[in-house]
Amino acid sequence: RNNKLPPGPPAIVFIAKFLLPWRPVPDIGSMLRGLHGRYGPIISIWLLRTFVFVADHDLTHSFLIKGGGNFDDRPPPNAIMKLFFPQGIGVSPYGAYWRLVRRNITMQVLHPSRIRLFAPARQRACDAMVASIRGNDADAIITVRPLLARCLFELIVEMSIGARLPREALDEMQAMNQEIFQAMAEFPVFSVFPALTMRKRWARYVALRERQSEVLLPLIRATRCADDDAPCCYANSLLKLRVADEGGRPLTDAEMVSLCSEFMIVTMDASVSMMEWIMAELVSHPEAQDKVYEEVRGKTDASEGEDDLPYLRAVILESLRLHPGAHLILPHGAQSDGEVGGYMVPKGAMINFFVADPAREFRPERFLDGGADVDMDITGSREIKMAPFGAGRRMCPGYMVAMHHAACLVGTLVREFKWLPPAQAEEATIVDMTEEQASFIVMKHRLRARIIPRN
Ligand code: HEM
Repeated sequence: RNNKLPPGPPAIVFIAKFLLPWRPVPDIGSMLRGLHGRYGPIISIWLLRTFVFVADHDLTHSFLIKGGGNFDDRPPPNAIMKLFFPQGIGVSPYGAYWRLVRRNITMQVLHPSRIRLFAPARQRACDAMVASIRGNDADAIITVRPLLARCLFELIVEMSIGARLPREALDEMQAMNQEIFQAMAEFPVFSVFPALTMRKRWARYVALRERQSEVLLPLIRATRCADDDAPCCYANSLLKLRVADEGGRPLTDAEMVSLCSEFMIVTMDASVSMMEWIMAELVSHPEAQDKVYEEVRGKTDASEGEDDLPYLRAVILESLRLHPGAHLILPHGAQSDGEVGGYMVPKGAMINFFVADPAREFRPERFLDGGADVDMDITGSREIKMAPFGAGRRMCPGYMVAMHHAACLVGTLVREFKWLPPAQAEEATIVDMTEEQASFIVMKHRLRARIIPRN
């Protein structure tokens, strides 16, 4: 039996170098690149439990695909995730509850046949986005992110509760979700007993959580569908779900609020960040934007997605390759001792996979006929070449809908407007692609672009 743990720095050195409380939150990307450069593609650090970091696609494949489910647990969530999404899919340990709620979202909301049902909602949200941009002067300078966020939020709300909300209700809910998202982003990584050590702030978060339930529960309960058996939106599928292992009980209010807000908040920001990066690449690469325009110019239906738009699909993949939502996918947990890459990974270890690609050249053609990655499989089942959505049983169940929405929204923006760098001044004509580590890797400086309406 091989008992050799992956190499790594002694805990004391790691703490002294990176985790001293008065140091700012570490830039995880450069910190890990440094450690991997020194110790190799798999490292371990013992900090009250074993933390394993993996920075190699083949090893990631060995864990997530060949590991046969042994590494598909989740470590316990931190305090803020536990407060806002205690029974969310993403934080649930591997087991019956996770299987139930994961199968439900996959079959009832994110399956291609269900995505198709929301075509009218997509069209409406895209039309509203275009109308709001047309309200600006020609040649205006637009901040792109809020437009994408509003459009996607309208769509996600309709997918969640099966209804359209009046503008004021949407505003209020979007502001509340933003506050929750902000709370997650600013929450110290290494906080202990936050209810005692940061009392005022924690009380604010608890009040926010209560407000979240007050707003969401009546909306969930009010969902009505034409067909009594088939759910018509995510909230309705949750109302109809029964937990077979627990005597067929319905979901509790807390479970429904957790699941619905996970759908509305965490997934929303990942998608908006992805689309902002795609637009930034298209502003920086006018020739790629022209090719996207050639593909989408004749299409008046915004709702169809990327199926017959190979170049736009390649642009989305290339942007995801260069700007995955995070340096690390969500942490996985080992359910029992296992051996990977010649090392022992003990039960309970927290395993982190580094998926950011340091390459910087934007070349969507790699995903088209004749390109090196034309056969790339984003699910990573055969081989992992990039893993912005993770891989294996815990892979993001929303990857198809995320790509579909990106194609609809970005396709619409390029079909209706030409997007140029914001200013005429020499030094300001280049888009600033500096990254910032928030909950996701976002653009440090919001993308601002000059628009010219197309005929
Ligand atoms: C660009 C947008 C998105 C990115 C980059 C992204 C990325 C990811 C990643 C890396 C994971 C962890 C995978 C793993 O642990 O192996 C994940 C999990 C998850 N994602 Fe996404 N995601 C996105 C959008 C969405 C959307 C739109 C939805 C749903 C509508 C969604 C729902 C989820 C859920 C429920 C999980 C937890 C899965 C589990 O633990 O079983 N995501 N996502």
